[in-house]
Amino acid sequence: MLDDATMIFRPGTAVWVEHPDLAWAEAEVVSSPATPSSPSSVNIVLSTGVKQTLWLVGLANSPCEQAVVDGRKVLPRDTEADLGGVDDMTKLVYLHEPGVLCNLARRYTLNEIYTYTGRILIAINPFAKLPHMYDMHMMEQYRGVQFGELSPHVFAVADASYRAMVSENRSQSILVSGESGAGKTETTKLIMRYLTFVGGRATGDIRSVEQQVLESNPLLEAFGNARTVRNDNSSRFGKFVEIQFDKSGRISGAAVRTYLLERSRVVQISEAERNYHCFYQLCASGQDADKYKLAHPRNFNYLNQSHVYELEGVSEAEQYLKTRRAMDIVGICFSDQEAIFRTVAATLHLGNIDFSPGKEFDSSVIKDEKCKFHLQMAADLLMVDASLLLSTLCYRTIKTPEGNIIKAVDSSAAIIGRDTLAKTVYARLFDWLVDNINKSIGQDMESRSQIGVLDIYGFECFKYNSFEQLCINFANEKLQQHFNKHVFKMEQEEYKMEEINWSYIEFVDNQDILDLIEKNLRAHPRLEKPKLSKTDFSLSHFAGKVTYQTDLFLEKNRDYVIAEHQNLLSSSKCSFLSGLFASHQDDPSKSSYKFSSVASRFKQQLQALMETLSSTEPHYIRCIKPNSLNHPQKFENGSVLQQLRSGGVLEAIRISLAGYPTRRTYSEFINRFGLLVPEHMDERFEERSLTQRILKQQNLANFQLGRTKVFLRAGQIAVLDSRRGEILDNASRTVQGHFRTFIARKKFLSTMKASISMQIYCRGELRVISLSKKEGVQRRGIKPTPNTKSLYRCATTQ
Ligand SMILES: Nc1ncnc2c1ncn2[C@@H]1O[C@H](COP(=O)(O)OP(=O)(O)OP(=O)(O)O)[C@@H](O)[C@H]1O
Repeated sequence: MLDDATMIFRPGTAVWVEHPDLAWAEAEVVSSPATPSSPSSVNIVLSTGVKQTLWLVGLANSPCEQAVVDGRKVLPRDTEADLGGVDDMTKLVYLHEPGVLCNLARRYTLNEIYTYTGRILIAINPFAKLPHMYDMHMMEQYRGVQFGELSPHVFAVADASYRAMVSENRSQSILVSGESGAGKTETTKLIMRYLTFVGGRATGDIRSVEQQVLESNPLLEAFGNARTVRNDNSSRFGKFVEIQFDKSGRISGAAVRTYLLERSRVVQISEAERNYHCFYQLCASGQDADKYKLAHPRNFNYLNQSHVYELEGVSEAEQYLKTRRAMDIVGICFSDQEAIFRTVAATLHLGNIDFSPGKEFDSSVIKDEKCKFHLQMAADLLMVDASLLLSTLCYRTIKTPEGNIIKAVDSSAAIIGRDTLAKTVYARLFDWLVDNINKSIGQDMESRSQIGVLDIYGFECFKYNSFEQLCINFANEKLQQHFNKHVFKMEQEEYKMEEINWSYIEFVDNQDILDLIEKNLRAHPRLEKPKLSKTDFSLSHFAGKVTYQTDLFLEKNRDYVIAEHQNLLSSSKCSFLSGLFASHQDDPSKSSYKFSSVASRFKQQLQALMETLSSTEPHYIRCIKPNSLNHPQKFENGSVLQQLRSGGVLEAIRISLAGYPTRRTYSEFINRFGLLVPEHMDERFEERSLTQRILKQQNLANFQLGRTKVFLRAGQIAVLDSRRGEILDNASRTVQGHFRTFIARKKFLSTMKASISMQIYCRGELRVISLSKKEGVQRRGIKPTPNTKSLYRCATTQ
């Protein structure tokens, strides 16, 4: 008897073959297994008919069209799959990597950017405006409709969470993840728009809670978003927005929590990137820019390190007005708004204060007149004493048991101090904005349930991975664990509903890597130390291996405020600014530095987030960036696959594969596989028992029969399909045989009929000619025609 693998690789079977460029390519099996000595190898031919490099068996990889490939890199392909794709991956006949990828690509071509994988929504960035997808009409359409009834959509997820919250009185969370530029922020905004649509009071008041919730977005974007090489409007912080609802399901409050703002961007930007949007907006603000002695961004060190000042299709002056309007709506008073922009302007002037070496060893002085102007401007705007600002930058106080020692610092240390001051001020400003948004919108202490929307950076793996990547990837591991637990639970729920045995499903847990990071373990199978580097280390994360460079770890982990900086800023005559630093006065630390660690703060924040999330019912949205050029209608298989892996979609599929990935209602199953038992199809069959009979007859075990569906283990559907293919092949051969016989017979009969008619005619004609000759007379009216003449010639020469 043939084994399962042989069945799948039957000659002529449609397959996917793993491919170095396309990830997976369509192919057909030519023969298999190639030799008894290598049963895992399969001879395939690519369906495209184009030569491609494949993973060959026993040969160097080279471009070819037909090849013997490793059987492990070949998977069955459904030739009957709908060209438009399916809206839920669980409907795929083959739930495997190439099946998922091909389905997404097919849908993306048709601008169907949303697809479900069970309850997970996959959203592929269209990189094109699709206004009809998000208008009022669309929101009306999704309102109150059962999840899964309409096409997949972000509104469907938002609606499902809202309805679950109202009906079950249970808090919900929507976790939006994906790599930079994948569309997380846009998706989050759409969710918030939908929730304010269903949960708003429709008062038309521009300062209503829901308007404030919505306007918090442009405000946070102005101060926390920047252009990066991957996204013109990249959020440089993580965000969890909690929208609170009252008993009647109306929005009654909201709270925003933010995570890990990228501080270094304030003072350092890479080529082709920009600083935070608010700097450029203020420079383009006209009167306000003049008031703060600002000019074109190229004049400021913190902005001119890259030469990108403008964003395509964006007017900074208009954006400035929008930010101001958002501040009004969110409830930031005019004087605070003035103080905020004064601080932003001061930061730019601060960045232009340069130093040169002083007369004394290891000392520094302000460089030139221009720098003096900027020093004065920065001091005026910060409302601090200019000489105190200068001495803060050029000197450091060292506390010793014998008393304070004031020490000059060299010019490079003064520049580092200046940048640290700018970063500290900006970070505090950002935190203030978040606090103020929260205060202004207000928390509803009476709120019974909330919907939290998490917009957080996805898994990162670059050429150079530093401390930020470790924090981000740690957060992703935490979220992945939460995700795995949830997907596992959902699987169990479906099995329970169908009353089938689920006890053996394996739970994929990543606790080991969390332990490795959290407990700082020295030896672990997931930890590697490259031989050539003393400072690097690699971690095998759930989404792949990442090598971290630790050179700047310590520095980046220090969450310090230099005491002198604090003294300076708390002495500001601007109550807004001194207020930002008020709680940090009187640092009892003996050193001039107050150390606290970014990692420990982040860990605490993450812990709080995980606690919140575990008290809610989660909904997942995985955003995918289809190509690195941000172009519409371009789908790069390799990169999408990588994101599906990092986003845990493939992990969810793996969990599903560990159980029963293929589920079919009994009637669907009989429709497809009834032909395997034609002898039973005539009777009045009972679907469930016929399904069981088919599976048993095909020697398949370990399947489960649920209440309404049959549950098959991974690979069983391929075996059934292969047998079905065989029967259909035989049947088609028989049909072809009969048809060919029929055609041949029909042809033969008609030829025979024609030749008989011809013979009759010829004989008649010949008879006429011979009679005419015999009689020696040509009867009138019976003249040999050209036809009869030639027939006669023909007949007489034969
Ligand atoms: N649903 C959508 N429809 C149209 N365009 C979209 C959609 N989602 C994203 N985009 C486009 O992609 C760009 C990047 O999206 P977004 O800023 O949401 O990415 P992100 O995942 O939040 O990135 P980052 O992590 O860098 O903040 C948007 O500015 C927008 O042009």
